[in-house]
Amino acid sequence: MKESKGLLLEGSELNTSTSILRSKVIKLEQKQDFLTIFAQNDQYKGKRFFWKSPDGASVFAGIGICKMLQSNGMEQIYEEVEKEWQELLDGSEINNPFQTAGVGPMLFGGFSFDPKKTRTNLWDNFKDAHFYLPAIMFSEIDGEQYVTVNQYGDRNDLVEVIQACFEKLEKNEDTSTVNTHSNKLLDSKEINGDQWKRMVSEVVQDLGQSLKKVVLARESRLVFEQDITTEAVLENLLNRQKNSYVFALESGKDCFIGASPERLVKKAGKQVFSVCLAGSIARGMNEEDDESLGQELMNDPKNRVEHDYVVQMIRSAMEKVCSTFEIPDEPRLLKMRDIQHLYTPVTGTLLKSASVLSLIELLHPTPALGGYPQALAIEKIREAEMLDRGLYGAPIGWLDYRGNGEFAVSIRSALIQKNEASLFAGCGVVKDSDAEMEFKETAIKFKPMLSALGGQLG
Ligand SMILES: C=C(O[C@H]1C=CC=C(C(=O)O)[C@@H]1O)C(=O)O
Ligand SMILES: [Mg+2]
Repeated sequence: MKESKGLLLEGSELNTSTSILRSKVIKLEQKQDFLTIFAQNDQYKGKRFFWKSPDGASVFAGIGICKMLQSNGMEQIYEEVEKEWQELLDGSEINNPFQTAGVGPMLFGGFSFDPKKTRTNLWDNFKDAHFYLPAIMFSEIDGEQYVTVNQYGDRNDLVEVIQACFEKLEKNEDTSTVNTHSNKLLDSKEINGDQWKRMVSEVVQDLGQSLKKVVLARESRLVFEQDITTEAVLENLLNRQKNSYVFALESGKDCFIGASPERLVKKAGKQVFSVCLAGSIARGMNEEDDESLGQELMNDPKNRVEHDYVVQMIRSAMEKVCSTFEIPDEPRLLKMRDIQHLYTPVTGTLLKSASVLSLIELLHPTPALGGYPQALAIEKIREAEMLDRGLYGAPIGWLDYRGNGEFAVSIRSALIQKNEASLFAGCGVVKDSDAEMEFKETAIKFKPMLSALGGQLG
């Protein structure tokens, strides 16, 4: 209780004649498990998010919504979020004694892959720019834990929320509040499977001097016996997909969730980090087999070409905004639980200050999700792909009030809708692509979510 009292806004802090943002931060003395906190607050279902970076250096759990920043189909989607966020921060009163990035008021959310693509009702619960400032946010940064409370205008209903939240923590009941009972898979459908293969073959024919690579994605729809709980899936993802971004963004009755190995961009002060990730092969049955598959991938011209387009594009983006940057000449292998990839890390120092959102605009979609060159590839996807990608394959992540932030590319993801889920997976189609092989590659990419949802053992 001591801690929760420190978070309450009192007296003059609450005497608000104008609508402004007030935020307060405390440090948690006793270490808490954020997934448990997330699960304990299921009365806020639809208004929660969760995030963990691959190295575990940042973990966030957001409970409740203080302010939404959401919009559909705008030309200037990144600028609009930037502007609204600045307006919200202007005149705000932020009581935060800590200098750490990711502590204090912060937006969490994501963008649609392509706001210009015709929408279906699959993504009705998500906007093209879908962000919010949480009412209460738990952040763990490099092992230290903090709580930020955000209050807008004279809304005082947070008092109860904070109290309830801390009471549950203090009761310290059973910490394994995540209910991981198995949920039976009743049905699984590959959407437009054969048409998808035909489309891949047709797009291969279109590749040539101008259009060199197009990433094509597909959907698989699953039906389970019972409603799927976000926390149970998160727990599986956290246990199984170790070096991934694990994310969940709830909205209404839906939840967009995943475990992505791919960083789009991280900004810490003037430092920027990105990743080129493209080119894939299965994991082996044993160590020897795995090693030989890895070597096969490293030496495969089709996959190297597929990877190289990503390197070329990110390199030219870095040239525009960085004073110095480093991109190794050769990719290396990144081994995930179900798949291995060609991977090239990117680090740079910004020439002058640039916002996280402007860096997203510069990069998204890289040829790992769009194609090469970018504009032609997006056009081709818009025209040929029989899928509403929604938030799949797009930037998802956070930006704080000091301009730091980190966004993953939301692959290996699913949209949960009560007892059903849509899984998404894509692959880089280049001139040497074979439709059947690409279909198999996307099937491997469904695996992490399929297994986390309980659609398959292991
Ligand atoms: C588009 C996806 O993966 C991308 C990232 C890594 C490897 C890829 C590939 O080898 O095709 C894709 O470009 C996905 O997982 O849905
Ligand atoms: Mg591929």
